[in-house]
Amino acid sequence: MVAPHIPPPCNDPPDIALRKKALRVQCAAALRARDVERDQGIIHQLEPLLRAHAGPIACVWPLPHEVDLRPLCHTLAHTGITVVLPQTPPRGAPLVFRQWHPDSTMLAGRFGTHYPDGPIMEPALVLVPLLGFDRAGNRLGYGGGYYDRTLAALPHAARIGYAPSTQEVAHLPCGPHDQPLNCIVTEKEVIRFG
Ligand SMILES: Nc1nc2c(c(=O)[nH]1)N(C=O)[C@@H](CNc1ccc(C(=O)N[C@@H](CCC(=O)O)C(=O)O)cc1)CN2
Ligand SMILES: Nc1ncnc2c1ncn2[C@@H]1O[C@H](COP(=O)(O)OP(=O)(O)OP(=O)(O)O)[C@@H](O)[C@H]1O
Repeated sequence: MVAPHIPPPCNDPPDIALRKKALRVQCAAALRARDVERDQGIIHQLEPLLRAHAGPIACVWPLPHEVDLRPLCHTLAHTGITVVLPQTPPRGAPLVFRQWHPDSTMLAGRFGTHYPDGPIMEPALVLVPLLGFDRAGNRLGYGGGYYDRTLAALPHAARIGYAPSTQEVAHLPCGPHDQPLNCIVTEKEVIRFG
């Protein structure tokens, strides 16, 4: 007899996983179709929020089509703020953060990501790239669960999501491991939670 397939308890329930998958396709199309000229508005909204924080800030090195935070990395580093960037481990493990300087060597990592060759460092604030979001603060990523695992392992770190306003959807399904954000920043506004 063939044993019934029972999903491991750590995964999203199948209905939620399916709905997230469909929304990822929709959100990826919206991201590609956006006007990238407006992306710099996200950095303008982020800068004052980040200056109010002490400790290393985890930025994001962009994948193709994503919002490009590299100018923000440079601005932060030049104002004396420690910038760290994620290294993507095998699926199932949280992200590792490594210190970045404007002259850091960037190494090729998993899924087309890049990370600096600097020392490992824990961030006090994590910028979270959002493929999709809703007004309740639910987020959608590429489905690796990397940021959920990472934020669960850093309960005291501030977490700020960012995305173009085109990535807002009416309602995102919420899984058992989805981590709350302090706020979501778009080029238009800062949406605060809790
Ligand atoms: N710039 C950036 N870095 C990041 C993330 C991110 O979303 N953006 N991550 C956030 O967790 C982590 C990497 N996670 C990822 C997990 C899965 C895929 C992935 O499956 N990519 C597909 C293509 C996805 C698409 O373009 O629709 C692939 O490689 O086939 C990519 C990144 C850490 N670094
Ligand atoms: N802390 C965790 N422990 C165990 N499983 C987890 C954890 N966090 C997320 N997962 C699982 O990983 C899978 C992918 O998660 P999800 O769909 O939320 O990814 P995502 O948020 O879109 O991607 P990312 O976090 O990489 O941007 C889901 O099945 C989810 O339940």
